[in-house]
Amino acid sequence: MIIKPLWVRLTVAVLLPVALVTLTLTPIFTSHLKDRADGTRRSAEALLASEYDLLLRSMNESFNQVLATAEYPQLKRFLSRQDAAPTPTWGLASQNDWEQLEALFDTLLTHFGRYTRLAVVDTEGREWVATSTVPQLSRPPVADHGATTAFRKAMSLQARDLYVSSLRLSASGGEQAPATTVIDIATPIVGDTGERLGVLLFTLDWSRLTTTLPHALGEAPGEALLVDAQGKWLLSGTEGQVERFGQPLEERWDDAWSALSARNQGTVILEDHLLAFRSHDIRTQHYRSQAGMILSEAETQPWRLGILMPRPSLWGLLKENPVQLLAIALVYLLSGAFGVFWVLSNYRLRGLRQRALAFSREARQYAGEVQDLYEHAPCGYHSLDSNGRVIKINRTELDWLGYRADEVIDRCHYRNFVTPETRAAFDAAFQKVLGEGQEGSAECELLCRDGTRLPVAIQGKAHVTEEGFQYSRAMVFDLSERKALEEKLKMQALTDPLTGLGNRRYLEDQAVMEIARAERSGASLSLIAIDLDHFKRVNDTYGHDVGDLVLQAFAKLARQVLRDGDVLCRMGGEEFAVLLPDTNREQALQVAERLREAVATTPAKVDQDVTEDGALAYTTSLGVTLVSAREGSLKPAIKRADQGLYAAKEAGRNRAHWQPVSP
Ligand SMILES: Nc1nc2c(ncn2[C@@H]2O[C@H](COP(=O)(O)OP(=O)(O)OP(=O)(O)O)[C@@H](O)[C@H]2O)c(=O)[nH]1
Repeated sequence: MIIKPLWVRLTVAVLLPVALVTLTLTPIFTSHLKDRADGTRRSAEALLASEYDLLLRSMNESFNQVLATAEYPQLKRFLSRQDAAPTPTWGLASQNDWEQLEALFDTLLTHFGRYTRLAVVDTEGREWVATSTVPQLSRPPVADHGATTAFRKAMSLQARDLYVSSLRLSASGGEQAPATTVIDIATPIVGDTGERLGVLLFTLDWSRLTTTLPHALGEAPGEALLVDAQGKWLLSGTEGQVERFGQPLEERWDDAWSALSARNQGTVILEDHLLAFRSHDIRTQHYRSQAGMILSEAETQPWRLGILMPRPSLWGLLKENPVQLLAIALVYLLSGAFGVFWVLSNYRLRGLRQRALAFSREARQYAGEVQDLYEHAPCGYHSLDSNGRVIKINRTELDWLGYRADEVIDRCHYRNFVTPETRAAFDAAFQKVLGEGQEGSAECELLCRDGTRLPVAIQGKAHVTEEGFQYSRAMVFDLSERKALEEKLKMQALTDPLTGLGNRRYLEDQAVMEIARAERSGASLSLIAIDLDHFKRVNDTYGHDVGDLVLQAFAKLARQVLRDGDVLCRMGGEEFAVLLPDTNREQALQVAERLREAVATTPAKVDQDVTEDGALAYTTSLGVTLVSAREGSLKPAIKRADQGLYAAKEAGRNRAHWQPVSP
């Protein structure tokens, strides 16, 4: 497993919960946002419908008011009188009609409040009755309409037809608003017989009309936009919009204009707004009015009405509810904090686990080493229960004994491995271990599977707890090397290095046993003292080395002549002795004679440069005696044998002499 750095894990631990929270919250907020968007769309479309209806109704009302006024009989009569006269007259009847018409127009102007001017124009373009919200206008005839577009267009229309001008800026009646937007509505006044009497002209205060629309009243959220076919801004009357009047929408909001100009109606989503729109052509869509035909400038129609609503955003949603925003921030914070906490605690736990693993590894290694040391120690280890049964034993000791662990553990009593000769020492030591001293040691011999015996030293110690004796532990040391060394040293101490024969001490040791045996059996025990004749001469003549060869040759020869049970040893120098068990006087003398003769007839082998034939003849003198069991030691017999030897020397050498035991 690749262990990543802590900072990487921390980053993942923060990002992962944050991503999970985001994944969880996203569908919720998306759904919420979609609901809100649908709501906004419905609101925009509802507002659009409301604006559209109100605008249409207001326009149609105005159209109907113009048409209804044009049908007013008194108006027709007044104009008929003016037309009938060759020159305009201002008689009493006309004056009366005029005043009534003025009163009527005043009433219309103030009652409806949406017009800035009402005027009656005769066929010559002369204005006869006029009422205006602009007080400085002069009384009739005040103006010549002959050249105005509205007059000319209306004069060309049939009864109940209308001319609607494009929107324009006009002087306002109010002091605070120096300019306002107006629209002229004109219709021909036709007499009862169908003759054309004049034109009725109403100037509609457009800005006043638009201020009654819902968006201007602040009844609904959103912004309304109204442009003509050229994309010129038509709304005015609210703050900041007079300046905008006539400006191209494209300059300010090109994507809105693109959407409006592409279709007659619909809903589009702009960058951060939603736009619901529809178009209206007053020339063709005036079915709710009494007008026959409506004439208007082609370039101004149709109007395009739109409602702009801010498009709901996620941030906007969150901002609406600070508690919700706080809760979400808290969820993110907690999830991130949880991730960090999880990583840090995991990191710490991993560290602890690694340390524990390292400890465990070390402990296992240490235990293995201890076990290895136990099993293969240079000494034996075993543990016994209170009955002396083996409950644990190491490989070294098993190898010594030649058994497998399963053959021994819980099956054998250790004392059965101890030789009967040394078992008592083992038992005594084990009892000490079981006793108050809790320690015991013994030198024993173990009986191995192959029958060999292994000398060992056992040092045992009790393992005692509060509950008392549990088991004994013992170290077992192999003493075979030490014993062999001791034996070797002992042998060296008893052996003559030149001839390999036993020395005087060896003879004395052997004599103790042989005397005891002879005493027990009653058999005779003889001793022969042997001395090489004129040995000094050999040394002096041929050298010390040749003398040694002669001594070794004698030892070899004597071994051949003597029985296995005879004890031949070198007493020192050129003196030897033989202890002859079960040998009486005659037999001893025969052995001495045989020995003497063998030496006399068997020269020692030496180098060719010593003697011509490589042989050196020599002789021996022997003193023979019996070893008396009564004497308790060999010393008296040695003394007697030496006396016999001296006698043989005295007698001429190369002979054996019997030396009897003194009575
Ligand atoms: N080469 C050799 N000579 C030894 C050894 N031990 C003793 N000798 C010699 O043996 C000789 C013994 O001489 P003596 O005691 O005078 O006796 P001998 O010459 O044998 O004369 P007799 O015993 O009277 O026949 C001495 O010269 C010793 O030096 C030995 O281990 N090696």
